[in-house]
Amino acid sequence: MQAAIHIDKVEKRYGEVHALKGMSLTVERGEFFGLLGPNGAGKSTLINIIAGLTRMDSGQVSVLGHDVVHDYRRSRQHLGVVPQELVYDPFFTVREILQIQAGYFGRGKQSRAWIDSLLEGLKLTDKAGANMRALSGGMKRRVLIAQALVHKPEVVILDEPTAGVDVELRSSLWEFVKALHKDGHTIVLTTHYLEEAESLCQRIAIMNDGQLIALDSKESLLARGVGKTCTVSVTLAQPLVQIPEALATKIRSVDGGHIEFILNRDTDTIISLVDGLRKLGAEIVDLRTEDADLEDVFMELTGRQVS
Ligand SMILES: Nc1ncnc2c1ncn2[C@@H]1O[C@H](COP(=O)(O)OP(=O)(O)OP(=O)(O)O)[C@@H](O)[C@H]1O
Repeated sequence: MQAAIHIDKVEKRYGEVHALKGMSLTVERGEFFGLLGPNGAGKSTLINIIAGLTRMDSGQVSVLGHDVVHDYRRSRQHLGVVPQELVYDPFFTVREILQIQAGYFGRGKQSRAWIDSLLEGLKLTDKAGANMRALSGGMKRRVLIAQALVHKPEVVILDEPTAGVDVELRSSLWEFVKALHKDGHTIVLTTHYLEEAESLCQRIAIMNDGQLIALDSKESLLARGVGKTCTVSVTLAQPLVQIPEALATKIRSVDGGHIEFILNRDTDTIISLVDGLRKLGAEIVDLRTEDADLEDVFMELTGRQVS
């Protein structure tokens, strides 16, 4: 079976900036795939190369077996990309924009019913006649999603689709995307919201500095973090006056009497932490432990916060 997206040894430089350093990756058909990485990791460059918007210096990329350079039209026919930036033509209505886009892909009148169902699925029906410039940011984002899907592509890439979208809208967008996935579409998602990737994606690739630094199932990635660290939040009756070196090295954050410790599961125990605090005369009023989430795994792998 053809892979949904096959990326092989892709190199890209912008002058001095080496944006992609021999990037290789395969997304299988039907996957819900997460592509994560800090700002500047190269995610958008990679997506633009897959969409045929940016030229790679060397390497090879195909969508459902169609080379994105030599067989651009067919690869593009199978691909829908929701861009990160809100780029739109302010003079058209929502329905006009979707009809024009359908026309680009050789789908004229027969796309009317599909456009109606996209509008309905994205809760845009009552905005169909509205001018793009009159819509809120969240609504514009929904139109971009509809625009990317108007030619019924099998593979859908969403680049930060929920950036700047409020929580309520975000969850209805996810319901829509989940339904697409259930219908058999391959979904590739880039996001800064790790909890979204954690709850939606089956496999996750983590990029840093133009390279792939991890590619695994969500469970295995989480297990890597869980195996090494856990977070312990302690609330003390009084803030500590002085913290000895041995404890200070384990601290993630201090906010008055509330301290977060990161413990290494191989060498630290919660009991020894509690003992250490008691020896300092601290009265513990609350203690919570948390397993590592993707954010911890990400920090461990890249040494950086996500945004
Ligand atoms: N058109 C361009 N000209 C010059 N440099 C660029 C261009 N586009 C991207 N870059 C640089 O290439 C690197 C990768 O950028 P890219 O936008 O692909 O990263 P990203 O992972 O998508 O980041 P973000 O999460 O901020 O979108 C960065 O150092 C960026 O500054």
